[in-house]
Amino acid sequence: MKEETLRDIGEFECIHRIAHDLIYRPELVKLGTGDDGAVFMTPCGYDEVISTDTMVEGIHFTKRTMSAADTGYHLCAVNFSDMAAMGAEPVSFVISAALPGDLSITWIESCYDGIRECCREYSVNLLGGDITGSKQGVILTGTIVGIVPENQAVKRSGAKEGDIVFVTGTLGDSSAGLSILLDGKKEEYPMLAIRHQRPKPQIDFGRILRESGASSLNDVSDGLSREINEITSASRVTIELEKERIPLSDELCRWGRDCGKDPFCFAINGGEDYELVGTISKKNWEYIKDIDGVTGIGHVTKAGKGQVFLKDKNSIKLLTIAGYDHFRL
Ligand SMILES: Nc1ncnc2c1ncn2[C@@H]1O[C@H](COP(=O)(O)OP(=O)(O)O)[C@@H](O)[C@H]1O
Ligand SMILES: Cc1ncc(C[n+]2csc(CCOP(=O)(O)OP(=O)(O)O)c2C)c(N)n1
Ligand SMILES: [Mg+2]
Repeated sequence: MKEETLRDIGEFECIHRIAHDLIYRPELVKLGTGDDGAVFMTPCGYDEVISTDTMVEGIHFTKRTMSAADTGYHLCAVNFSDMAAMGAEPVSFVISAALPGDLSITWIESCYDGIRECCREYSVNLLGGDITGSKQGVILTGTIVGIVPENQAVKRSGAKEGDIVFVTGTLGDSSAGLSILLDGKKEEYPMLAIRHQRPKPQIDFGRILRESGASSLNDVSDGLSREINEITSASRVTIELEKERIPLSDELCRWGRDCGKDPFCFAINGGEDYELVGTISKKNWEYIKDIDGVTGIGHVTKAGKGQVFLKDKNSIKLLTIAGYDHFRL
């Protein structure tokens, strides 16, 4: 039997099918979906942080690399990750969806199940959105509002000479996961595939790092080389990284051996890990250096024009930006 599509049920029935069970932090909502706008509150003593990220079919995902539920979960995770990178907590979310008329109802319902799963996990309210048709596949845009104690958002521009450079988690897993999904080898490397499909926004680390006095933070969406260069340019400093200290997972090293590629290439230039990279003074480093999942990978050598150097055994080279660029593929 032919699968039911959005064209069969129309725009308003589609909204009805997806817009339910959206509130996971009721104390901050005065009015949810259903009106021209939603009304929400910000607790006293907090600043609001806002950010937006889009997922485009064929660019960020395909039906081969992600299920519908993965796509929905991923949209939330990448948006919430920007809040983590500001040391903020995500609170209110809206989604604009451009959808082809021949999309199956099951796909969009499962996508919203993934969205609900992530919103529930991070206690984020989905306060509304917009739906339009698309002639170019699925396009989903999320806009997230977060909260952070007044004047404490962690910027990219605060790195200082002498600071330690750190990352959370392991790097390179997501881009390796993408190549595994495209190669059809998901069963042999399940962790890498999941790291690509369902990245975890590092909200708890964002808060801990802010409370511990991190001087700069960024999330790794476009690859370490690009993100670290964003910190050095914004802070006008020079950073030296030690290649061997960049944390790699065992599964990534195994994939590197199997496919004959240096696993550090995935870690340095692959994107979409959604881990945090940042800097912290030597004194404050003492508070975080023993936390599981935090690794020192280098230091800020001096004030400068924004260069990054990569030290590998006895050689030291300028690290050029080779991460993801939407217009230079
Ligand atoms: N279309 C746009 N209009 C205005 N500002 C934009 C636009 N696209 C990106 N920016 C701004 O440029 C900066 C870098 O964007 P981006 O690389 O997408 O950040 P991130 O990696 O955190 O998602 C952000 O501060 C963002 O708000
Ligand atoms: C099918 C497919 N091909 C390629 C990629 C790789 N890819 C697409 S976008 C991207 C970078 C991250 O997305 P972006 O929109 O730049 O995130 P932002 O920096 O705005 O958070 C990468 C590595 C992918 N995820 N899926
Ligand atoms: Mg972006």
